[in-house]
Amino acid sequence: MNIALIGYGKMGQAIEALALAAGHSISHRIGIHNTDELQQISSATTDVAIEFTHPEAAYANVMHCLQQGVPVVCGTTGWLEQKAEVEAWVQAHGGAFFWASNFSIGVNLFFQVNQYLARLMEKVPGYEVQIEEIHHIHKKDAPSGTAITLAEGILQELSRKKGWANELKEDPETLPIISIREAEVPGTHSIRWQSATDLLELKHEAFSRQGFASGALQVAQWLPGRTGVFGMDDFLSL
Ligand SMILES: NC(=O)C1=CN([C@@H]2O[C@H](COP(=O)(O)OP(=O)(O)OC[C@H]3O[C@@H](n4cnc5c(N)ncnc54)[C@H](O)[C@@H]3O)[C@@H](O)[C@H]2O)C=CC1
Ligand SMILES: O=C(O)C1=N[C@H](C(=O)O)C[C@H](O)C1
Repeated sequence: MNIALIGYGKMGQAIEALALAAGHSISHRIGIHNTDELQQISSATTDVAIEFTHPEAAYANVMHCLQQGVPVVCGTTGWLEQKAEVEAWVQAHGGAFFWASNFSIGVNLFFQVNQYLARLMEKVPGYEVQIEEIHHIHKKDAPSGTAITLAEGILQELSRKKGWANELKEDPETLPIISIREAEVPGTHSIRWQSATDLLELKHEAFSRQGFASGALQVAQWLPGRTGVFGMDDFLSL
């Protein structure tokens, strides 16, 4: 396959290494210094685009590819409002758009366990819940996209919480997400359920970016030929 890498930073380069080792070609490598090259991406040059850039850049990058009939795998976090516009565009005009807050297979199993535990906790008052995410100091957005997905999973199941906030609040109806930025941590997420007598903790710790990159490449191999808006539950049939 010919793969366009939009965003050639930590993730773009990790995906490139895996893609070349798997026998794929890179049609374009686009970073902040050659954004003009985006205009050259078309279905003539590219079978699938993989977009890992910046919250402010993702919308335009993704829309260009979709308008050119190029399927897009996007992992950029922190642009949720505009993402909804992209999804509406695909529903109206066709194309293939895949987004995940986290492409690691382990994290997507963790999402399922998180939601299952929240469903049990709905029947057990007396446990307070909080999410903590720890990432490297270069990360642009907070809370992480993964932490937001975890919060959404809990909110779907737990009627005593009405929303989340990226701070510790006294309000018992708000689910706190604590964001910590530390050294070069690739991504650690914990959900803590605490009662007066005990603590129940779920934790996922990425050891490197390999899991994210491998998941994104697997999805890029799966997406061409499909039409619609997809996420990891579709890919993994969860
Ligand atoms: N969904 C997932 O599994 C994962 C998502 N991410 C997300 O992916 C994004 C990128 O992460 P990293 O690669 O670690 O960041 P990075 O900062 O290492 O790389 C971002 C790259 O995007 C480029 N860029 C910025 N604006 C651009 C534009 N307008 N057009 C083209 N390129 C542009 C920069 O030059 C840079 O090379 C972040 O939003 C991060 O949260 C990161 C890891 C996993
Ligand atoms: O910026 C990162 O590095 C990561 N971003 C994603 C997120 O916001 O959840 C996924 C992963 O945790 C790494």
